[in-house]
Amino acid sequence: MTQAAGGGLSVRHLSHSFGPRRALDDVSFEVAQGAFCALLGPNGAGKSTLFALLTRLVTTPQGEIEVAGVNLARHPRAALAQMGVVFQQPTLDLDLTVRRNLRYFAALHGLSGREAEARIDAALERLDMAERGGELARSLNGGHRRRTEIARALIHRPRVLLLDEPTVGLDAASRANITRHVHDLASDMGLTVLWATHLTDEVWATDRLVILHRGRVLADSVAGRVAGDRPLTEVFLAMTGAEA
Ligand SMILES: Nc1ncnc2c1ncn2[C@@H]1O[C@H](COP(=O)(O)OP(=O)(O)OP(=O)(O)O)[C@@H](O)[C@H]1O
Repeated sequence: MTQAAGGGLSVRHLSHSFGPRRALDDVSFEVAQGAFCALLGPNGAGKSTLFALLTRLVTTPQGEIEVAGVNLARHPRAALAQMGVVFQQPTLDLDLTVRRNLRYFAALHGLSGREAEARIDAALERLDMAERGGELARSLNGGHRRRTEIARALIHRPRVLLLDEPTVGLDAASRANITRHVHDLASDMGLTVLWATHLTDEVWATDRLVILHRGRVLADSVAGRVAGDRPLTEVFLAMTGAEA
């Protein structure tokens, strides 16, 4: 039985090419339920391609994905229902309030009325955004906009949360804050998290760490173990040859 069966995520022998370019080459890893897994890779490593496959924006005949025990290719709707996604590009409607953005998303999932409001309250509360529900998304800073998107991704109660470089463009304080919030979601709610990044300072020593480079998995372990007695940044740069 795979780890995904218990609410985790399983990726097995996944490959994908864009024409002659191999973006992912036999990628396999598993994330246990409630674990925070950092998917670390330099630009062009294949992180966005992997996210596109996980969310079915792109499909491939090579390999298998299981979300909370549900096979994505065979049961796409059921698998996607278990998944919350925060894409790299912001997707809030800036002319709506925070709460209206969330309500709209709840409606897409067939939720309305009291049930929707209760879930929106809970999601905003979790992200320390309870006071901001009435504000226009446009008036929020980048960090609060991202937190709104994370709250939105929780409304349908997914078991697996995917975030594709969610801190791009944020200042250091907002980055640290969001990184901590999402770690808390894993440890407090048992949410399985896959967090794509190219920034080693967002990875905690206790995190699961998958290092992706040129479409291949170079390391798959606990971050502290991958780093050993050296700073993770040094180990990552040595592995990938990326510029600091
Ligand atoms: N639509 C596409 N058509 C052709 N090649 C693509 C396409 N999307 C990605 N690639 C190529 O696939 C490889 C992996 O790209 P991908 O965007 O998945 O990497 P990434 O790790 O997300 O990098 P970044 O952080 O820059 O987004 C790269 O060589 C990229 O040029």
